[in-house]
Amino acid sequence: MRKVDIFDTTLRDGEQSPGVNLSQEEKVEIALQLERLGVDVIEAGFAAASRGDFNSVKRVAQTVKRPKVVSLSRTVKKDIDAAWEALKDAENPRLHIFIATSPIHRQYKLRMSKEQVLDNAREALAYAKQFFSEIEFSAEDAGRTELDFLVEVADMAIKSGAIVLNLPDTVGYLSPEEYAHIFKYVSEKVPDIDKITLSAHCHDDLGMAVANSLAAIEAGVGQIEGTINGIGERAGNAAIEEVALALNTRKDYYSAMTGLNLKEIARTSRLVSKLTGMFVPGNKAVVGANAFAHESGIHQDGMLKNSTTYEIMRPETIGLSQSNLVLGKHSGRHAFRDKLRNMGYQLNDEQVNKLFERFKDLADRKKTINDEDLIALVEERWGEPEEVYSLDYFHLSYGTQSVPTATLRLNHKDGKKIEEAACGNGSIDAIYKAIDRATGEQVELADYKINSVTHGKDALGEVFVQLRQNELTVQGRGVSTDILEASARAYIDAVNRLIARRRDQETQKGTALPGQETATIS
Ligand SMILES: CC(=O)SCCNC(=O)CCNC(=O)[C@H](O)C(C)(C)COP(=O)(O)OP(=O)(O)OC[C@H]1O[C@@H](n2cnc3c(N)ncnc32)[C@H](O)[C@@H]1OP(=O)(O)O
Ligand SMILES: CC(C)C(=O)C(=O)O
Repeated sequence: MRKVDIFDTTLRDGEQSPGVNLSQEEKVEIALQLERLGVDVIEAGFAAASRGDFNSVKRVAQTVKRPKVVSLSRTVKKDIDAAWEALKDAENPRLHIFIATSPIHRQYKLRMSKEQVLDNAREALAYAKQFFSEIEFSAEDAGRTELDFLVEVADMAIKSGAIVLNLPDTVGYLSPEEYAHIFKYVSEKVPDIDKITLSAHCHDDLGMAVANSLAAIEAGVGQIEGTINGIGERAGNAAIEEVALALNTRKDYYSAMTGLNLKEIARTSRLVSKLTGMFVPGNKAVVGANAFAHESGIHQDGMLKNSTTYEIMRPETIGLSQSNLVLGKHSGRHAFRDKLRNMGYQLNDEQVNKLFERFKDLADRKKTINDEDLIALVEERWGEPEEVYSLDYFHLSYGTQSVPTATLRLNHKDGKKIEEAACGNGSIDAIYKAIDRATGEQVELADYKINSVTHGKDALGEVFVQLRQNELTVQGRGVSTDILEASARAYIDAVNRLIARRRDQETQKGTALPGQETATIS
């Protein structure tokens, strides 16, 4: 198994993401985490860019011990001087010096001929050698450079003392095959190339940064440059966590590995996201919130039977505690039962089936179902009396200029359907009057409370009511994303409890009147 070095440029190319500006303290915090992650090289910044960048590179250089610390530099003396000043205290300093080599960059940006580029780089490398024992040379926009000129550049860099040669796909233009071909071509044509380390640096403009990095590894490079979460200039850089997990998951194919402590990946990703303010999309490979989440019933069932059915890597590998079976409208009974069991509810099949129907109904209206939703659902049913009445539907007509009117239909346990309508001095009053008419119960509403049990705009609302009838007082509870529906459910729940209590009392007196509660049904 061949080891590939990881050159992390989150603090340099990553910070080139528009809108990202890390303070010195933040850079040091990320650098320390990168050290824990086990990266081989940390590019801490571009010392000549500003006083702030200089200080950050210096602080990182003074703080981290094991990884090499790098500053970027143009082939310009003042950049090299700034880099040396910032890095001279580092345990393992490295200079990363670059100049563009492609015809487009030579003509329009640098306004230099091939010879001028070569001379400029040669001179800068000779100057840098006085300070740095370790120099990486990058041929910026190597991906669009004439192959034979790239060979000349590589030869010059090696002869001038670079020990790492980076051939970046600066604008994310190449296909994996084309990128691999560049490394193979240069490797064949440049003498002494085996004495230095070849490095790949890919951008994600066409979404191929990771694929191109992996192709470069197959072509023999010894170092991969990238950033955490793939942040960076424009569409970003190769995401280090994706490269590392591809190598780890497909050892059989790549026969290469990184020295990363993979368990630190999730933590590093979270820290970089937090400090850069660059949100990680849910569907992002490896570190997105959904990378180990399963919502559909068939997948969840497979996962419960054996995780390899739908996961090619384990969340524990990157430092997460477990996969996440997310309950939603695509979930099935297996996952639902498993979730309730894990939450400590011992329910029989009939109870699970009954709850599952309510759950599906709720899931149709709510994006995600969390633990609080489930507790609310289960506890609504808990200790539930026999359901004499249940809500079939209700309709409410309401406006600031009209009298609220509720029309509703209740199902009776005997299979009858009872439809009623009533006006009230408010929506809930109208609903409750219509329920009174449908059930024929004479009750007094002694208390009404409303609570939000979950969070967000689609939170579940919970309504408690207390009904009084003669000497009997009962509570009822209803839960729904719609507060009027929760109110109706709570009231009907209380009526069912009232009927059950009355029957219990009669049973105790030995004078049960079976079916008494249905006497009012027309
Ligand atoms: C592919 C990459 O990611 S490369 C790194 C990109 N990162 C950055 O640019 C961030 C830091 N940069 C900066 O802070 C500034 O650009 C500085 C301090 C480096 C330079 O600032 P300025 O002197 O104001 O120049 P400016 O940025 O406008 O233009 C860049 C100059 O560098 C030249 N240049 C670019 N690359 C090189 C190079 N490798 N060697 C020599 N000169 C170079 C350009 O041709 C241009 O020169 P010109 O002024 O003669 O036309
Ligand atoms: C400086 C070089 C390595 C770079 O960032 C690029 O080419 O994208």
